[in-house]
Amino acid sequence: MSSSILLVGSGKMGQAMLGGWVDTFVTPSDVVVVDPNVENLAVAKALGCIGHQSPVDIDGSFQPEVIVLAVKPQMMVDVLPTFQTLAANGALIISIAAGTGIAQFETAFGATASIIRAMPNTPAAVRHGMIVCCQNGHASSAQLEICDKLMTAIGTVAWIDDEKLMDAVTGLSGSGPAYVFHMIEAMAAAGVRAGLPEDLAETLAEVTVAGAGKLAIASDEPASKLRENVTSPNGTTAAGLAVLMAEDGLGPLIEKTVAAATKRSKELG
Ligand SMILES: NC(=O)C1=CN([C@@H]2O[C@H](COP(=O)(O)OP(=O)(O)OC[C@H]3O[C@@H](n4cnc5c(N)ncnc54)[C@H](O)[C@@H]3O)[C@@H](O)[C@H]2O)C=CC1
Ligand SMILES: O=C(O)[C@@H]1CCC=N1
Repeated sequence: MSSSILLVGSGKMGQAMLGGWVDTFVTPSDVVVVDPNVENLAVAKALGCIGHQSPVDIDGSFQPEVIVLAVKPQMMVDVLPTFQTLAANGALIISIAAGTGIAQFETAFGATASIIRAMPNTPAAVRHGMIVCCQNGHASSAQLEICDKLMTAIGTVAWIDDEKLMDAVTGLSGSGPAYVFHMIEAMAAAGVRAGLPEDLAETLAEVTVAGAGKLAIASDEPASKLRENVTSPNGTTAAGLAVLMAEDGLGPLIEKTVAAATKRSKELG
């Protein structure tokens, strides 16, 4: 890829995206990474990217085509002004920050700046992320294509028109891996309580969740049908599901979980 990328923030999500990009079509030396955290910056440098602790250290001739903002939402107010000059050549701005609305970036970079708000998730680190993107209408078709290519390198991409949906996206797929990891933790702990050795219980929980996810994606059947396929009449699964699908079971709990995360995303905005 000939595009030059400026990645602002090389933390958990920044590193996850960077790994996918350089594994696929992005030349590491085309990426400049800014992060004051020396350890996180070292991860980017180890991949072959150019790293700086501050934007003032960036070579004056560097003109990024894409600026990816991967810092905490609470930091945006302080961080954005320091990148205004680097964005002045019409760079595409992509923010992955939860809650932070496109309007905040238009305020910082100009009302006609090309802004994309994207919500990835950490499975991007193994190129199985879910990334939902939403744009402000000023990005050119070439810029939309660059964003789509960058995000496709780290997972499955969906575009939405209504920015208001980004909070629910964040509550479902952005935060979702944590819910699934907790499910793995809970299943493994339950296996141990049922008498399994810890290592075996962890493997069973991880492989079962990963396998069910793969089957759900590969199959044309809805998840409800795949669930029924596991469930023999009066068998073990029916006994387990009677607990999980009870009135106060997983459904209402997940509904409350996603609603709480969605609400928090709105608050961060
Ligand atoms: N962790 C996740 O699963 C997801 C996170 N996000 C979003 O990604 C963003 C980053 O989150 P994480 O990677 O989890 O956080 P993190 O704390 O791991 O990474 C943030 C990085 O920003 C760096 N940073 C702080 N001030 C900076 C500055 N002035 N200039 C450049 N870098 C600076 C920090 O040193 C750190 O390395 C957040 O806005 C979050 O909402 C979005 C989707 C998923
Ligand atoms: O917890 C957070 O706020 C971020 C956004 C989505 C996942 N992690």
